[in-house]
Amino acid sequence: MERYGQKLEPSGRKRVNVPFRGVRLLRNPMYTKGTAFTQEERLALGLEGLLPHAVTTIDQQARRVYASIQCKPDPLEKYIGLAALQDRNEHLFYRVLIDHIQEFLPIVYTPTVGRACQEFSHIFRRARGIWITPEHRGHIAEVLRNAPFEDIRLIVVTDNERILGLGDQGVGGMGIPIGKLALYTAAAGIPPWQTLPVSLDVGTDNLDLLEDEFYLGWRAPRLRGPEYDTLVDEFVHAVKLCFPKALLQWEDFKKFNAFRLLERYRKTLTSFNDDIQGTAAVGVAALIAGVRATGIPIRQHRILFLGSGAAGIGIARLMRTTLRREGLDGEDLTAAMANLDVQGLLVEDDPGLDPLQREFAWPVDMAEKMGLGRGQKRDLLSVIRAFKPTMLIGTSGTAGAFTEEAIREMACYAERPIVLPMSNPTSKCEAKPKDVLAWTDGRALVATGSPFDPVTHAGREHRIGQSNNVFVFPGVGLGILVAEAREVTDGMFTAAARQLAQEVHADDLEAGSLFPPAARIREVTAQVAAAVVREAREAGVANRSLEDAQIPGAVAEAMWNPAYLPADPAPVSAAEADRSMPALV
Ligand SMILES: NC(=O)C1=CN([C@@H]2O[C@H](COP(=O)(O)OP(=O)(O)OC[C@H]3O[C@@H](n4cnc5c(N)ncnc54)[C@H](OP(=O)(O)O)[C@@H]3O)[C@@H](O)[C@H]2O)C=CC1
Ligand SMILES: CC(=O)C(=O)O
Ligand SMILES: [Mg+2]
Repeated sequence: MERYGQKLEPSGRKRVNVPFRGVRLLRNPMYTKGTAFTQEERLALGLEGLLPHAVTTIDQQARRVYASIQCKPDPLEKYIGLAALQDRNEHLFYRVLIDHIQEFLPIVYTPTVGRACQEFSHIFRRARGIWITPEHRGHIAEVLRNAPFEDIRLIVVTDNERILGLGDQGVGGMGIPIGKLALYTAAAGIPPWQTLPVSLDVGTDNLDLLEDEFYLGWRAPRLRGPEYDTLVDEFVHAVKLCFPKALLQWEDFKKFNAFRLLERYRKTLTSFNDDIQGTAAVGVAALIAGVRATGIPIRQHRILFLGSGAAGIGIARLMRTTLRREGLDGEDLTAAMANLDVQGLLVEDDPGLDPLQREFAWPVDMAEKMGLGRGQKRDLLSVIRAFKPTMLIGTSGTAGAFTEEAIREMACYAERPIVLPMSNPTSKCEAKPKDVLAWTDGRALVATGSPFDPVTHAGREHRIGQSNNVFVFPGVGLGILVAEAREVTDGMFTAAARQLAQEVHADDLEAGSLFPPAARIREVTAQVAAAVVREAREAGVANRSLEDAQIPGAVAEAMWNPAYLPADPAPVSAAEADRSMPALV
């Protein structure tokens, strides 16, 4: 493992020590500048004759690369183009991504990343991150030490079983940790050499993948039970050993493993589950911003959930905390939220409820009073008719689950219905924004998990906010690293939600959006991070105690900006030189 050679001069200027020469340097994605190496650097670093004569700036390179990616007609081709750029030159990749974040978010993230995961074994070019398979049991720490850099601060790990709403994607799930970490760097400025995507490739139950001749993963049914647990346990201990300063984000695990692993390790490893906790903050932020848009105080909202999995239960829990803080409790608190899953409204008389569903099930008498007793219909439409929600949240992974009848019914009671079809990718979205706006005469406030173009209804343009944890996890992660927090608390997600809601400006609300535009993500993330640093201090989990006035500076200083630094030759060891060659197909 290597340490990236960035150094600070006494003047405060940064330079970089380059431990490679010649072709090896040009092919090292973290150190190369391509045609931006100056003539002096070319001489000092053994690059003479290896580059065309002209010396360009990163801005010129970025414009050239942007033009070549922009003209690709298919989003997956753009994804492949950007991934190839990332593999060639990380500074340039992040320059282009940051400069065009609104345009490329749907490429490196949902929806296109979903397609890239599905096509992973067919479009594979070059490996990135670490794959852990059952054959690594007993020496997972050794495998982690093969990571390209040693000072890892941020790990995103998946076991690939619930990739967006696309289910088990086996080895292809790696696209998600790679995409999330690219956003950690683009939005939060976490240096790329401090990030590590990990796939726990424990097999797949996706028969199409198992039968695909090109499938690149561990070709076996999923490891389950004690064998799975033992592997995860060894992985967690190896992370603590190899990367003691790292924050770990659990991503896209299936419901029960998601909750189990979060609870099992949250006190022993600085970690959180993005689908449960990050998503929760997004839902609560929409509620808080929604108060300004609807004029209805928090405690008077009635919130309806369709889908009670990792995301739905996660949001419901943080909502309950939020409503409790507003003074609601007992029956009033229970009656403020209603949760549906595949079987319909969750009610305590259902013997098939799992413990997570039971946590939000209505008491039988409450359901009966609402005309939703045993034997009566408990589907979405019936529940909307009885419950009269002001806010509807979809995390069912089911396209079209918000039907016209259901949305029209909601619009009979709510002047400004808040409708969040949060399921990803776009093909799994519960309703299309243009339909929701048409069915509500343009009154709905719609925010979707995947991005949608603005909708014009009755001559008025509505901006569709993106209700996605991308507005939360980068800021939470950055805040935790800046505060050197020992533990990730639920309070941090409440703090993130409140801050995110504050970042929604009057003109966003005026345009019909409950979220800021993605173009502002870096500035929003810095504010969310600052709120998390404050919360870490208040909760007593920060190893680095910062006064309020110091926090914005500390956050800004921690955010890496992809600019080339002057390069100095550093001694090259033969072993390091060998390692600098990127893994080829
Ligand atoms: N916008 C964002 O930031 C985020 C969005 N998501 C999206 O949310 C979706 C769900 O994720 P997650 O909660 O982790 O997945 P889970 O599988 O844990 O939960 C989905 C739940 O919805 C239930 N369900 C399926 N179909 C219906 C239906 N027609 N009506 C009601 N309930 C239904 C499922 O039941 P069963 O298991 O029995 O099928 C399951 O309980 C995904 O599409 C994901 O991409 C997730 C995290 C963040
Ligand atoms: C956004 C996200 O984390 C998901 O859809 O799983
Ligand atoms: Mg996810």
